[in-house]
Amino acid sequence: MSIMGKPLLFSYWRSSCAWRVRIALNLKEIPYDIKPVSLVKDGGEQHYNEFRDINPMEQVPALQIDGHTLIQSLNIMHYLEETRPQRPLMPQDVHKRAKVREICEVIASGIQPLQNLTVLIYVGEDKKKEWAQHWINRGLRAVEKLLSTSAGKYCVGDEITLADCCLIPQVFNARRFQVDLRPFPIILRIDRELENHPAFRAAHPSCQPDCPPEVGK
Ligand SMILES: O=C(O)/C=C\C(=O)CC(=O)CC(=O)O
Repeated sequence: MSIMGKPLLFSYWRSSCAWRVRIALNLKEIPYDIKPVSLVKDGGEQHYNEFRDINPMEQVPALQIDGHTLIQSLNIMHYLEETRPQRPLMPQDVHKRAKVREICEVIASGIQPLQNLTVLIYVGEDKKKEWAQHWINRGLRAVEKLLSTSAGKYCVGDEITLADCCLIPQVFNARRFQVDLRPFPIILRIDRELENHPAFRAAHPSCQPDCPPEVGK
Protein backbone atom coordinates (compact mmCIF):
# COMPACT_ATOMS: atom_id res chain seq x y z
CA MET A 1 0.00 0.00 0.00
CA SER A 2 1.18 3.47 -0.79
CA ILE A 3 1.94 5.62 2.25
CA MET A 4 3.52 8.58 0.43
CA GLY A 5 1.72 8.17 -2.92
CA LYS A 6 -2.00 8.42 -3.57
CA PRO A 7 -4.14 8.45 -0.42
CA LEU A 8 -5.52 5.01 0.41
CA LEU A 9 -9.03 4.80 1.84
CA PHE A 10 -10.03 1.75 3.83
CA SER A 11 -13.67 1.62 2.90
CA TYR A 12 -16.77 -0.57 2.81
CA TRP A 13 -19.36 0.03 0.10
CA ARG A 14 -22.32 0.42 2.47
CA SER A 15 -20.55 2.17 5.36
CA SER A 16 -22.10 5.60 5.73
CA CYS A 17 -18.96 6.86 7.49
CA ALA A 18 -16.63 5.78 4.69
CA TRP A 19 -19.15 7.25 2.24
CA ARG A 20 -18.88 10.70 3.89
CA VAL A 21 -15.14 10.68 3.29
CA ARG A 22 -15.53 9.44 -0.30
CA ILE A 23 -17.81 12.40 -1.02
CA ALA A 24 -15.31 14.88 0.47
CA LEU A 25 -12.41 13.37 -1.49
CA ASN A 26 -14.47 13.50 -4.69
CA LEU A 27 -15.65 17.08 -4.13
CA LYS A 28 -12.06 18.17 -3.58
CA GLU A 29 -10.98 16.15 -6.62
CA ILE A 30 -8.31 14.31 -4.63
CA PRO A 31 -7.35 11.09 -6.45
CA TYR A 32 -7.35 8.11 -4.07
CA ASP A 33 -7.29 4.35 -4.03
CA ILE A 34 -9.77 2.19 -2.19
CA LYS A 35 -8.88 -0.81 -0.06
CA PRO A 36 -12.16 -2.58 0.62
CA VAL A 37 -12.65 -3.93 4.15
CA SER A 38 -15.62 -6.29 4.33
CA LEU A 39 -17.59 -5.65 7.51
CA VAL A 40 -19.49 -8.91 7.05
CA LYS A 41 -17.10 -11.50 5.61
CA ASP A 42 -15.89 -14.06 8.20
CA GLY A 43 -17.31 -11.99 11.06
CA GLY A 44 -15.79 -8.80 9.67
CA GLU A 45 -12.32 -8.03 8.32
CA GLN A 46 -12.29 -4.90 10.49
CA HIS A 47 -11.64 -7.21 13.45
CA TYR A 48 -8.56 -8.81 11.88
CA ASN A 49 -5.25 -8.12 13.62
CA GLU A 50 -3.80 -6.35 10.55
CA PHE A 51 -6.70 -3.91 10.47
CA ARG A 52 -6.70 -3.34 14.23
CA ASP A 53 -3.19 -1.95 13.79
CA ILE A 54 -4.65 0.57 11.33
CA ASN A 55 -7.75 1.42 13.36
CA PRO A 56 -7.96 0.23 16.98
CA MET A 57 -11.71 1.02 16.87
CA GLU A 58 -12.03 -1.73 14.23
CA GLN A 59 -14.19 0.43 11.99
CA VAL A 60 -13.98 2.01 8.58
CA PRO A 61 -12.98 4.48 7.32
CA ALA A 62 -9.26 4.92 7.77
CA LEU A 63 -7.24 7.06 5.40
CA GLN A 64 -3.52 6.76 4.75
CA ILE A 65 -2.40 10.15 3.51
CA ASP A 66 0.76 12.29 3.64
CA GLY A 67 2.59 9.53 5.52
CA HIS A 68 -0.05 9.34 8.26
CA THR A 69 -2.93 7.04 9.05
CA LEU A 70 -6.06 8.88 10.08
CA ILE A 71 -9.26 7.46 11.56
CA GLN A 72 -12.72 8.89 12.34
CA SER A 73 -14.58 10.35 9.37
CA LEU A 74 -15.05 13.90 10.71
CA ASN A 75 -11.40 14.09 11.68
CA ILE A 76 -10.41 12.90 8.21
CA MET A 77 -12.69 15.41 6.48
CA HIS A 78 -11.35 18.30 8.58
CA TYR A 79 -7.79 17.19 7.81
CA LEU A 80 -8.61 17.26 4.09
CA GLU A 81 -10.14 20.71 4.54
CA GLU A 82 -7.05 21.99 6.36
CA THR A 83 -4.49 20.52 3.96
CA ARG A 84 -6.40 20.77 0.66
CA PRO A 85 -8.02 24.20 0.55
CA GLN A 86 -9.37 23.71 -2.97
CA ARG A 87 -13.17 23.51 -3.17
CA PRO A 88 -13.75 24.50 0.50
CA LEU A 89 -16.27 22.38 2.38
CA MET A 90 -16.50 24.74 5.35
CA PRO A 91 -18.00 28.25 5.09
CA GLN A 92 -15.95 31.36 5.90
CA ASP A 93 -18.50 32.80 8.32
CA VAL A 94 -17.88 31.65 11.88
CA HIS A 95 -21.56 31.11 12.69
CA LYS A 96 -22.12 29.11 9.54
CA ARG A 97 -19.05 27.03 10.41
CA ALA A 98 -20.59 26.28 13.80
CA LYS A 99 -23.85 25.26 12.06
CA VAL A 100 -21.97 22.87 9.76
CA ARG A 101 -20.19 21.26 12.72
CA GLU A 102 -23.48 21.08 14.62
CA ILE A 103 -25.25 19.14 11.85
CA CYS A 104 -22.20 16.88 11.35
CA GLU A 105 -22.11 16.10 15.09
CA VAL A 106 -25.82 15.39 15.37
CA ILE A 107 -25.46 12.82 12.58
CA ALA A 108 -21.98 11.45 13.37
CA SER A 109 -22.44 11.27 17.17
CA GLY A 110 -26.20 11.39 17.69
CA ILE A 111 -27.59 9.13 14.97
CA GLN A 112 -25.12 6.91 13.10
CA PRO A 113 -23.38 5.24 16.08
CA LEU A 114 -26.76 4.10 17.43
CA GLN A 115 -27.63 2.28 14.20
CA ASN A 116 -24.15 1.00 13.52
CA LEU A 117 -23.66 -2.66 12.62
CA THR A 118 -22.02 -3.58 15.95
CA VAL A 119 -24.88 -2.00 17.92
CA LEU A 120 -27.55 -3.70 15.80
CA ILE A 121 -25.86 -7.08 16.27
CA TYR A 122 -25.92 -6.45 20.02
CA VAL A 123 -29.58 -5.36 19.95
CA GLY A 124 -30.47 -8.58 18.12
CA GLU A 125 -32.33 -9.57 14.97
CA ASP A 126 -35.84 -9.21 16.46
CA LYS A 127 -35.47 -5.63 17.66
CA LYS A 128 -32.93 -4.19 15.28
CA LYS A 129 -35.27 -2.59 12.74
CA GLU A 130 -37.45 -0.88 15.35
CA TRP A 131 -34.32 0.25 17.21
CA ALA A 132 -32.69 1.75 14.12
CA GLN A 133 -35.93 3.46 13.09
CA HIS A 134 -36.36 5.00 16.53
CA TRP A 135 -32.90 6.58 16.69
CA ILE A 136 -32.81 7.67 13.07
CA ASN A 137 -36.25 9.27 13.42
CA ARG A 138 -35.31 11.06 16.60
CA GLY A 139 -32.09 12.39 15.08
CA LEU A 140 -33.56 13.42 11.74
CA ARG A 141 -36.29 15.36 13.56
CA ALA A 142 -33.50 17.44 15.12
CA VAL A 143 -31.66 17.79 11.81
CA GLU A 144 -34.85 18.96 10.04
CA LYS A 145 -35.36 21.60 12.76
CA LEU A 146 -31.77 22.81 12.48
CA LEU A 147 -32.06 22.95 8.68
CA SER A 148 -35.19 25.11 8.94
CA THR A 149 -32.96 28.05 9.88
CA SER A 150 -29.63 27.09 8.21
CA ALA A 151 -30.53 25.65 4.82
CA GLY A 152 -30.35 27.38 1.51
CA LYS A 153 -29.92 25.17 -1.49
CA TYR A 154 -27.93 22.81 0.75
CA CYS A 155 -27.67 22.15 4.52
CA VAL A 156 -25.99 25.46 5.36
CA GLY A 157 -26.57 28.18 2.79
CA ASP A 158 -26.05 27.66 -0.91
CA GLU A 159 -22.64 25.96 -0.86
CA ILE A 160 -22.02 22.26 -0.34
CA THR A 161 -20.37 21.67 3.04
CA LEU A 162 -19.30 18.79 5.28
CA ALA A 163 -22.86 18.76 6.64
CA ASP A 164 -24.10 17.59 3.23
CA CYS A 165 -21.38 14.91 3.17
CA CYS A 166 -22.87 13.58 6.43
CA LEU A 167 -26.55 14.01 5.58
CA ILE A 168 -26.83 12.13 2.29
CA PRO A 169 -25.44 8.77 3.55
CA GLN A 170 -27.65 9.04 6.64
CA VAL A 171 -30.73 9.49 4.42
CA PHE A 172 -29.73 6.29 2.58
CA ASN A 173 -29.58 4.47 5.94
CA ALA A 174 -32.99 5.88 6.90
CA ARG A 175 -34.44 4.40 3.70
CA ARG A 176 -32.61 1.14 4.32
CA PHE A 177 -34.42 0.82 7.66
CA GLN A 178 -37.70 2.03 6.10
CA VAL A 179 -37.95 5.24 8.08
CA ASP A 180 -40.85 7.38 6.82
CA LEU A 181 -39.09 10.48 5.49
CA ARG A 182 -42.24 12.44 4.65
CA PRO A 183 -42.05 14.49 7.87
CA PHE A 184 -38.65 15.81 6.72
CA PRO A 185 -39.27 17.91 3.59
CA ILE A 186 -36.05 19.94 3.81
CA ILE A 187 -33.93 16.80 4.18
CA LEU A 188 -35.73 15.24 1.21
CA ARG A 189 -35.24 18.36 -0.91
CA ILE A 190 -31.46 18.45 -0.20
CA ASP A 191 -31.22 14.72 -0.88
CA ARG A 192 -32.90 15.22 -4.28
CA GLU A 193 -30.67 18.21 -4.99
CA LEU A 194 -27.51 16.14 -4.45
CA GLU A 195 -28.43 12.64 -5.65
CA ASN A 196 -27.16 13.27 -9.16
CA HIS A 197 -24.18 15.44 -8.27
CA PRO A 198 -21.16 13.63 -9.79
CA ALA A 199 -19.09 13.67 -6.57
CA PHE A 200 -22.00 12.24 -4.58
CA ARG A 201 -22.93 9.79 -7.31
CA ALA A 202 -19.39 8.36 -7.57
CA ALA A 203 -19.30 7.90 -3.78
CA HIS A 204 -22.61 6.02 -3.68
CA PRO A 205 -22.49 2.42 -2.35
CA SER A 206 -23.74 1.06 -5.69
CA CYS A 207 -20.68 2.56 -7.45
CA GLN A 208 -18.10 1.00 -5.14
CA PRO A 209 -15.66 -1.73 -6.22
CA ASP A 210 -16.81 -3.97 -3.34
CA CYS A 211 -20.54 -3.52 -4.00
CA PRO A 212 -21.94 -7.05 -4.48
CA PRO A 213 -22.95 -7.59 -8.15
CA GLU A 214 -26.52 -8.55 -7.19
CA VAL A 215 -27.09 -5.06 -5.74
CA GLY A 216 -26.40 -3.60 -9.17
CA LYS A 217 -25.70 -0.08 -10.30
O1 LIG B 1 -25.00 -4.63 6.56
C1 LIG B 1 -23.86 -4.39 6.14
O2 LIG B 1 -23.61 -4.45 4.93
C2 LIG B 1 -22.80 -4.04 7.09
C3 LIG B 1 -22.45 -2.82 7.54
C4 LIG B 1 -23.05 -1.58 7.12
O3 LIG B 1 -23.98 -1.55 6.35
C5 LIG B 1 -22.48 -0.31 7.63
C6 LIG B 1 -23.06 0.08 8.93
O4 LIG B 1 -22.72 -0.43 9.95
C7 LIG B 1 -24.08 1.14 8.93
C8 LIG B 1 -23.54 2.51 8.71
O5 LIG B 1 -22.47 2.72 8.17
O6 LIG B 1 -24.22 3.45 9.11
